[in-house]
Amino acid sequence: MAAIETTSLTKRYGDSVLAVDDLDLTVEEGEIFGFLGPNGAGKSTTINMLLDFVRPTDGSATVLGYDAQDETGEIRERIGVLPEGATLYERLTAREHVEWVADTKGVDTDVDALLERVGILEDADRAAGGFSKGMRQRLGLGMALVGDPELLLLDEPSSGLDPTGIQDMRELLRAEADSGTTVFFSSHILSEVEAVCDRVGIMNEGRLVALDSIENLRDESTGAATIDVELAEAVDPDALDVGSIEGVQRVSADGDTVTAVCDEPAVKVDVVRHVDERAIVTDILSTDTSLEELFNQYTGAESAGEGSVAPEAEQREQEVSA
Ligand SMILES: Nc1ncnc2c1ncn2[C@@H]1O[C@H](COP(=O)(O)OP(=O)(O)OP(=O)(O)O)[C@@H](O)[C@H]1O
Repeated sequence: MAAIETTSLTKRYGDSVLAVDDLDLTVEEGEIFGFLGPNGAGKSTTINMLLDFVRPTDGSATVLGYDAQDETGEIRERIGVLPEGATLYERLTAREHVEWVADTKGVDTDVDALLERVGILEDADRAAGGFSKGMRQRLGLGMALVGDPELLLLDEPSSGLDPTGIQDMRELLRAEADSGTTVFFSSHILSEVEAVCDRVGIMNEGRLVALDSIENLRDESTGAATIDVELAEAVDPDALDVGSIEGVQRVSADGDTVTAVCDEPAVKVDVVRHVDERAIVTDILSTDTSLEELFNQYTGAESAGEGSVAPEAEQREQEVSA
């Protein structure tokens, strides 16, 4: 049984906004699935339809085998949810929030252990009204974990978290998956998705434009690769004639560093050999298609940063000694 299955799932807002367009998506049990896309791509609308917060215009969805519209009670008992911008009760303490969810779900829970897991045990008895954004997010996650759910549905779980918080979140999601929980989460933070996900789906303008592991998506992408070759001294790049190498798209030079953009990673080796025969190479920096570029290829964003690509999206860089 699939953890999540959508069939031609569609949501229109009025006549002009097609928020989710004919979405067919299957998330298998036990997967960590990253749901990516720029602002307005339709991620939250999809999650909201899975939770029956929003009714589809067309199509259907099942969650853990139950119909997302007709069997919401069965679904709620079995899943943990962190909605976008989780709403908290300002006067209730962290502990009271967790107890409230446990009561609603009709389960016993070790509140202290749970708050410890999400890193806010020290603040267990403080009212949530005074919580920082990161603390709110941690509490929201704690609430989602109540009752050891079979499926976690998390909308932007890292939102508001500092780097330590993001790291904690990754470890927690991995631990959950290791214990058999399916994790489905949306994110703008591509490096975060890469670090934890088995597969990703990339949404753009309501449509699923890619669905695969990041590794496979990388292989399928244009594979452009860049290499920086550092030389012992500045050399006229025309004299090196790097542009004549088959598969080199562009060459530029900055002081003692020559940069070549290649059609595919294998061409970088030819560049190094070629330059090494004509000058003294002191260092090499190789860059594969970054996740950010990959994302942009699928969503049509023109430059890094556009379409809410997170600034911390990592470049995959590899130092290779000369
Ligand atoms: N209640 C609503 N009424 C009208 N339009 C809506 C409503 N909710 C969402 N939309 C529109 O639907 C589209 C998809 O929005 P959605 O919030 O699902 O995207 P998203 O991928 O979650 O974006 P973000 O990353 O910014 O949260 C957008 O064009 C948005 O303006």
